[in-house]
Amino acid sequence: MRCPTAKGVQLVASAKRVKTSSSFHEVSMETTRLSREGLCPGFSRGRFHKRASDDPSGSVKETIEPQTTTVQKIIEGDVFKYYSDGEWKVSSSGKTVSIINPTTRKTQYKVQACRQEEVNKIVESAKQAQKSWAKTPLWKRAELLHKAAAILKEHKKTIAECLVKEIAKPAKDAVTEVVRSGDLVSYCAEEGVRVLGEGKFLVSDSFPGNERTKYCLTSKIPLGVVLAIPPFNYPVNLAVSKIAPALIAGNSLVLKPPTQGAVAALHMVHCFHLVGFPKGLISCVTGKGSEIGDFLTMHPGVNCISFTGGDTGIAISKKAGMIPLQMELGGKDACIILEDADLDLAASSIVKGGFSYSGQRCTAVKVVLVMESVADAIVKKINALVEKLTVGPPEDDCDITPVVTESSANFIEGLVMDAKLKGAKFCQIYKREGNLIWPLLLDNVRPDMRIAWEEPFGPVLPVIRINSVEEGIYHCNASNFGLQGCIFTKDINKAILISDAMETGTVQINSAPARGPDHFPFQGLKDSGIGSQGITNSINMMTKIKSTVINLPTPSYTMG
Ligand SMILES: NC(=O)C1=CN([C@@H]2O[C@H](COP(=O)(O)OP(=O)(O)OC[C@H]3O[C@@H](n4cnc5c(N)ncnc54)[C@H](OP(=O)(O)O)[C@@H]3O)[C@@H](O)[C@H]2O)C=CC1
Ligand SMILES: O=C(O)[C@H](O)COP(=O)(O)O
Repeated sequence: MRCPTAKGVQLVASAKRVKTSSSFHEVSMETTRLSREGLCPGFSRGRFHKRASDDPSGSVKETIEPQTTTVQKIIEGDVFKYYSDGEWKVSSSGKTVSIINPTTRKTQYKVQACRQEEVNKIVESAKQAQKSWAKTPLWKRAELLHKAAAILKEHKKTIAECLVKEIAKPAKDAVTEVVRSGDLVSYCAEEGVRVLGEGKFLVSDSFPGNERTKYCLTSKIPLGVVLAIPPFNYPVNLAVSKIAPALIAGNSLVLKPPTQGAVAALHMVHCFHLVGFPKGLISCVTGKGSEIGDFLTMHPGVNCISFTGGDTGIAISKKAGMIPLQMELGGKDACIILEDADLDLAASSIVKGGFSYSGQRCTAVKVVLVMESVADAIVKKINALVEKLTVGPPEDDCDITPVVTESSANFIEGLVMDAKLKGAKFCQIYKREGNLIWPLLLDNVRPDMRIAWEEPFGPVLPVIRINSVEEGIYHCNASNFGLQGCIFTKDINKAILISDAMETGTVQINSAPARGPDHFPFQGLKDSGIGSQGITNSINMMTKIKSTVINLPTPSYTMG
């Protein structure tokens, strides 16, 4: 079945209903790839919607809505719909936002530019849905998330194709992002039943002056409506890393995807839609962050914000009200190389860490601080590996692909030109075609150059030669960022001391910075963020402690 506006892929999903011993109905989606010729994202499918009822007992009353022949379209004409109250909708604004393909620099997709009234409706529905969702048994929430994970993985190719077109992510990495996201959702469901299944029990007589007359029981309760704002570089993975913890903890979730990556995110949301979560529990509002961002982040109905991105996060932190914030912002991750380092390992880690996805990762190696005595050797090794990097379109799975926007490419070029003017040594010829920038290592960078401090978010890596470890630590700590850092040395004692001295959320010893595995804590100091991510930390962050105190008329243990 072809979509009239076809430029892509269409999937057909058929649903089977299976009665299980637990009396819940399983929905098994079998997706069949029909056409790879167009980009039509409509999923023709049958499904059974299971809605949480408002039953005060809190159990999900399963309202089975067979829709065996329903064609659920997420596109109208050539514009993708937004998702509100369990339905795909066209904005009454009549306005759209174009998503520019970084490779072709032409409009690839269009999404709705949602209005403030539509945001109000979404937040109101999220508030209502959250009430019954919080009463849904934890094991049931986990079960639905496991289904979402499976459906997400089934749709990996469709979503990955959008990532290739919208953010020029190399084809293989795009698939990996979706699979990793499915794994994250499953792990979160598993972790949630453990973390949220436990509380504390305290007795009063451990505090001076108290008898054993009070028993305190604590549990974790949801916050309410969580607003998730991910960045362009992981529009799916950094969305589900917020969605899954929010949902397992009993919250509802409003997603504002990045403009570049919005369509991949809408497809991902559609996978959650297919699971049949209660109406309004998840929604997705599209539009430019600069236009609807403030309205969303300052909305009185929002009870928590989980944001990943750049300096915008600092502005949001200042404007948001008294609600919990999780902010993962920029980084200038330093790589300190000592004289005794395994230089082959260091060089390959630097190239992978600095140039994968063209350096557009907050955890990319963004400055190399190398001891002068081994600097020539490591630069030579890095250059040899840089030479092998393939440069070109993401469809060809090249290592270096066009950066996300023309303004980003211009910004990177500005840093390069500043370094040139101030005398940095160019290890390669600087080359740019459109948004495509060839990988570049800049040696002999000095602290007066912008590239020594600023985050290029592109395939340009500065090397600063240092004469002492202290000099390296000083440079690292003088940065306004404090996300991650790494040290290469064979001396583990020294590595630990340096790690303790580095003012960053994480230090990697003998490997490049990285967020994953996704259950590890992930946090930034200073301008790099507030709070900590990672599956367990995110679940905890999206809950609040509730205490119930049992007051006894007499101290316990007085009988008998
Ligand atoms: N620490 C981390 O984990 C990560 C940090 N980053 C950092 O993010 C930057 C690049 O990512 P990028 O996506 O461009 O970052 P931005 O901060 O520009 O955007 C991030 C998200 O915020 C939205 N947004 C923009 N303006 C507002 C606003 N006023 N209110 C609310 N939301 C808004 C964007 O939407 P829209 O696209 O519509 O503008 C997008 O969804 C780099 O500096 C990088 O270091 C990136 C990834 C991970
Ligand atoms: O936003 C980012 O860039 C990521 O959080 C980094 O994730 P990664 O280390 O898995 O690439």
